[in-house]
Amino acid sequence: MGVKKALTIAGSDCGGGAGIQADIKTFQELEVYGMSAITAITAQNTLGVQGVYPMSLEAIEEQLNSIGADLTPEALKTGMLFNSEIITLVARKINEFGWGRVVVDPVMIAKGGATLLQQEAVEALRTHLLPLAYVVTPNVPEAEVLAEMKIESLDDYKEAAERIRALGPTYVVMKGGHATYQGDTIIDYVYDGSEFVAFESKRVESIQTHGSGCTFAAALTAELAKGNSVNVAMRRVKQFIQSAIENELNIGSGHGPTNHFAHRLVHVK
Ligand SMILES: Nc1ncnc2c1ncn2[C@@H]1O[C@H](COP(=O)(O)OP(=O)(O)O)[C@@H](O)[C@H]1O
Ligand SMILES: Cc1ncc(COP(=O)(O)OP(=O)(O)O)c(N)n1
Repeated sequence: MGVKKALTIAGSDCGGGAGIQADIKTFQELEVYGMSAITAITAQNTLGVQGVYPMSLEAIEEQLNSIGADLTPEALKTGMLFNSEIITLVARKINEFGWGRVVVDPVMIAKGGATLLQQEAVEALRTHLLPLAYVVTPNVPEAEVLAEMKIESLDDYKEAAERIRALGPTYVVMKGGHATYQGDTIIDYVYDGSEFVAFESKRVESIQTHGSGCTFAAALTAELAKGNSVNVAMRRVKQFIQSAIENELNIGSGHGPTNHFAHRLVHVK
């Protein structure tokens, strides 16, 4: 069997912690061949986002055409898509090439508060992209926007998952990083329309979590590219992200990036 290929359609983080850079590092660490189509360039570091420059639709389409003509991915993820025109284009190209195993990370706002998805684009995400998603991976604030409700308890969380799944994805992975009512554990839930499977881990007290959402979704995409089921993939994803947050790199003077090669230390132990 040949090496599996994964594609990320996302924004560039020049600081290397999130976006395309986090995705490609994660694909490589999980031994999947990584490819990218860049939707926007951001000027960004551990202190925040200093600039956002969306790519032209032509440039995005051309990247996807090059990949589609020669390098079919076994799985792909979307990250920062920024506006409704980019979302509509990406959805059209995914359909055109018949790409499956699509992981939609509904990136909206960076941890520092910068807008990575214009508000007018939320509807395009709900109506054009979510129906194509095999898995969608919202954090709590993103789930609130997609489900159009507040989430303050586990019951809300489950109701939101139900509403998001009704928009089309086969699986909803509800990330628990922002669910403060969970205390010192983090529980991510996988919902397939009939049951919720919980993936629990210890919350690490750290501000070095820049790019955790991108890294999480990229690890899931890599494991799906290998042909794993979502629940099998999630076990590996949780180990990967836990070690990436526990083993701090201490880079920059703000919210530092996660450590994409930390899983190697864990495997040697
Ligand atoms: N402090 C933490 N300790 C342990 N795991 C974490 C921590 N923060 C995030 N994670 C893991 O990373 C995943 C993605 O992080 P999260 O902050 O929820 O995403 P996002 O970056 O999209 O806001 C979480 O679902 C959880 O599994
Ligand atoms: C280019 C780009 N894409 C996505 C993000 C958001 O990444 P995320 O993993 O949610 O982490 P934080 O930035 O919120 O720490 C980004 N910042 N840049």
